[in-house]
Amino acid sequence: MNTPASAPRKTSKIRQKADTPDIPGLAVRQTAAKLLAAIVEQKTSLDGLTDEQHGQPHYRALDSRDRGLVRAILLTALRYRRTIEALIERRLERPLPGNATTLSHILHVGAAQILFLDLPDHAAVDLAVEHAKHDPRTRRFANLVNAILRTLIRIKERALPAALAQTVDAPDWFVERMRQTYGEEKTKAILAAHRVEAPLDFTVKENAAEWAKTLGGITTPTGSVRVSKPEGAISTLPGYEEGAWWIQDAAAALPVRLFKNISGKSVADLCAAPGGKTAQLAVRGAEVTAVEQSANRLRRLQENFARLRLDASFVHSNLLDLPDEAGFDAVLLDAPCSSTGTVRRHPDVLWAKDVSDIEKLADLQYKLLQKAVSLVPVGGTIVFSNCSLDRLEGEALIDRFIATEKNVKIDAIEPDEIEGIAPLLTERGELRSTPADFDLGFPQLSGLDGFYAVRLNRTR
Ligand SMILES: C[S@@+](CC[C@H](N)C(=O)[O-])C[C@H]1O[C@@H](n2cnc3c(N)ncnc32)[C@H](O)[C@@H]1O
Repeated sequence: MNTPASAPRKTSKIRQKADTPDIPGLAVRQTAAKLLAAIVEQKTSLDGLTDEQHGQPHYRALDSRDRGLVRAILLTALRYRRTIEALIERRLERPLPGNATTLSHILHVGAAQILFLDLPDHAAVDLAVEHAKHDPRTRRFANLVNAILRTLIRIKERALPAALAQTVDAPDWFVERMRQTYGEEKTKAILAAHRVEAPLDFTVKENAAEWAKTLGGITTPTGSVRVSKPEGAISTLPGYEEGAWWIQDAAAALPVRLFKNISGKSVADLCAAPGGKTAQLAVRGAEVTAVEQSANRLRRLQENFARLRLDASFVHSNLLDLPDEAGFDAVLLDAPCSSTGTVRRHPDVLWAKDVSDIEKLADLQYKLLQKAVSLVPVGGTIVFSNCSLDRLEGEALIDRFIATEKNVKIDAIEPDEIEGIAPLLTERGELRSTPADFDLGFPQLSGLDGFYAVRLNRTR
């Protein structure tokens, strides 16, 4: 696995604790453990914690290489959390006490490096031991940390493949819900896909085949450009400056394509930022109104539109506050959701959310959809979508909505409407994708975000 360079070179600009020594590389491991605690204990999102402007202060104090290393450690520790846990637990004579969470995070950060990352094993152990010694909550366990991590180095070649085969890297609540919805086989395939980092998909304004060549990738069955691991920063890739493309998972590119002819029509994107779908609407010739309640995210959307040289009207508002008589020809509601479809890129999602979050989000989506319907005339189209794998935020939500509101009907997606979409359609013509879809031969080039989308027509 490629990771940022290991050699710890530079100390953090702010020290972790007054008594923390200047040991190269220690601040990175301490920050990784701190962020892991914030994700699994306080249910904070990894993206929020590692935001360049608003992220966790110790993280922001690191230089960019060290930040990259913290993210690599965390993505790995979360992607393989249960496998790491199983291998650590087997080395313990008795389970760690429930309040030994700091010790557990130090062990997970160390084990993630030893088991999965291309970093020197001895540095991972030494830094974990120093970390334990310099935290009063874990000082007395420094020898235990040393013993467990050294054992992992010794046994990993034999024990890791077995542990990966026996372990499911997801919390029980999620596995149970996936089994109920998708059955045993598909759930296995989804969980296997979650262990592979997602490829990078691009939506291009035109000439997908040409751009696939230029970017060194392929085109997906639905016409996105896909690259398994682009070289260098996104902003240095050909076409970035001129605004020829934007990053968007191939599944996320489908909801907008469900609108039939929108050229010259007024279309509102009601949950717009960062704007991948807004951009598609603009490229298809709609007069787009982009509604977004977060000022920061709206700013990002506007920056993206400037780079892409596209036009829209931007409205900073909670969509629930829009006047009902706004009168759009059509609306897209790409609603806030649990994001369980994006685990390949965001393995923190499963550890920072649970069923109660899904239930709350489904209720919010219901309210947002009520409002979305009120914004189009009778006969108008509403596309509802989100990146959740959970039925409660998809098929079941629409069942409940149609049965209760009685003002919309499903306008079924036809299998030949969009090239490559047929395998992703439900019996009643909704879009349902999962990371197990689009097996393109190589795991690094396969998969889709989990997405749900339905096209609705207002009937009264
Ligand atoms: C799933 S993201 C949308 C992604 C976007 N459609 C895209 O394709 O790039 C949901 C967005 O909706 C915004 N949002 C959530 N609730 C909202 C509301 N009540 N009114 C307006 N925007 C909202 C969030 O801030 C977030 O930016």
